[in-house]
Amino acid sequence: MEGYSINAETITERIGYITRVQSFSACHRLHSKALSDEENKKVFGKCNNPNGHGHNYKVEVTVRGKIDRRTGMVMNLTDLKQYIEEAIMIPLDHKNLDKDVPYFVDVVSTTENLAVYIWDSLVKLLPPNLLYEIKMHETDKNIVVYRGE
Ligand SMILES: Nc1nc2c(c(=O)[nH]1)N=C([C@H](O)[C@H](O)COP(=O)(O)OP(=O)(O)OP(=O)(O)O)CN2
Ligand SMILES: [Zn+2]
Repeated sequence: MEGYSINAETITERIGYITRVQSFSACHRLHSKALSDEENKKVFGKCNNPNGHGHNYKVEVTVRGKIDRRTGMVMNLTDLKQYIEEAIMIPLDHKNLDKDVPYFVDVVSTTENLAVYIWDSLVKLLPPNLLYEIKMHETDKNIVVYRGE
């Protein structure tokens, strides 16, 4: 097209968002040590069942950053996959969250708190300022977003 040219040197910096999805299975019981047994039953209902229940969680991990001109990537998704393995799969998959994960001994294993746990684990592994969002699907209908605030 006349008068229209793309010069790689003059293109402004582009910001991209990339997401990797990971599923894992775990069981838990919603129970707060800050509440009485009666209050726990009232607040958490069937999710306070003493023997727990399970979920097939789906997590969407999104990173945000400059699209590197040389590589064309915000970051290599293969590296993100490795960080997810370390921060999510090894500690959480096929686990009883309340008994197997020390973090949840005193923290209620809601999906909000799981998202915070995953954020705190991933942010330590990823290059600085890249992690943007953790989106947790506890069920098809229950979805939680955490952005590190
Ligand atoms: N704010 C939150 N509320 C609830 C959480 C949570 O993590 N954060 N979690 C639960 C339970 O863990 C529970 O397992 C949710 O199950 P349920 O309500 O059965 O799930 P659905 O709504 O998808 O199922 P339907 O019965 O088909 O509607 C509860 N609250
Ligand atoms: Zn649950």
